[in-house]
Amino acid sequence: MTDNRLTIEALTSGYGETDILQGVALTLRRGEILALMGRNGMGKTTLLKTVMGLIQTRAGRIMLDGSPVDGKPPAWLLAHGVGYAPQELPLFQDLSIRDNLRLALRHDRDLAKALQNVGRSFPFLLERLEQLAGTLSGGEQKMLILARALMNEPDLLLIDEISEGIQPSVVQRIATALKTERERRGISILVVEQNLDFALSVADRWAVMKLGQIVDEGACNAESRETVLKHLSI
Ligand SMILES: Nc1ncnc2c1ncn2[C@@H]1O[C@H](COP(=O)(O)OP(=O)(O)OP(=O)(O)O)[C@@H](O)[C@H]1O
Repeated sequence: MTDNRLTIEALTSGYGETDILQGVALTLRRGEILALMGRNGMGKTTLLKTVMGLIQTRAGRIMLDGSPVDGKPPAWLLAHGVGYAPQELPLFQDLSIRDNLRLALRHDRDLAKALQNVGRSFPFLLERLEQLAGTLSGGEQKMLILARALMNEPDLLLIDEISEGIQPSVVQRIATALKTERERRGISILVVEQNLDFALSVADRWAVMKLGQIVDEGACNAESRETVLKHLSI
């Protein structure tokens, strides 16, 4: 069996007549956290949406544990251990925290255990289960989005710019939650980020996307920040 939880080979996808992804190659090993960075509009969100089956693959392959999953619908991926925290706020603003979390589950009977799990990282959610999602602060909503993606205990988590617009202390809590999930369950995480410090603090490896292609990648170490910054500035 392959060590790669996710393998992306020569992937092309896009919108209408335009190919946004132009032959993306990327792997995510089991238990690894990979930070995918790049300037605005380079195709990072498009990549996550294509992996999630929300956008069709035009060429190339997406594999989970070595088996092709192109063409599988989002519900199939969610049922097979893939979690997704999208960039746009996907919460039901008029529903409570409890109901937003409950909607992530396939069976209500799993609710108590799942709440206990996400409560370990975000205890405030359990203390305020009846509060409407729309009345939470921006940072609290981001934590709810992440908690919702974790409800089914995915072993592959795709996260799109979770740190956008939130204060450093919340970013820190999210970083801790991700590292704890990885330590506890060996989960693989692909983090799309603009926040370089957050990304490099949680990830084992980084990759940079430019115009729909991965142009460079490496292990996170003392030189990563400078190397990635160079890519982001040109
Ligand atoms: N639904 C859509 N229809 C047409 N074009 C789209 C659509 N969604 C995104 N695009 C275009 O695809 C390109 C890549 O967008 P994408 O959101 O994947 O980039 P990104 O790297 O995630 O950017 P950001 O960091 O700003 O979120 C952009 O030029 C964008 O305008």
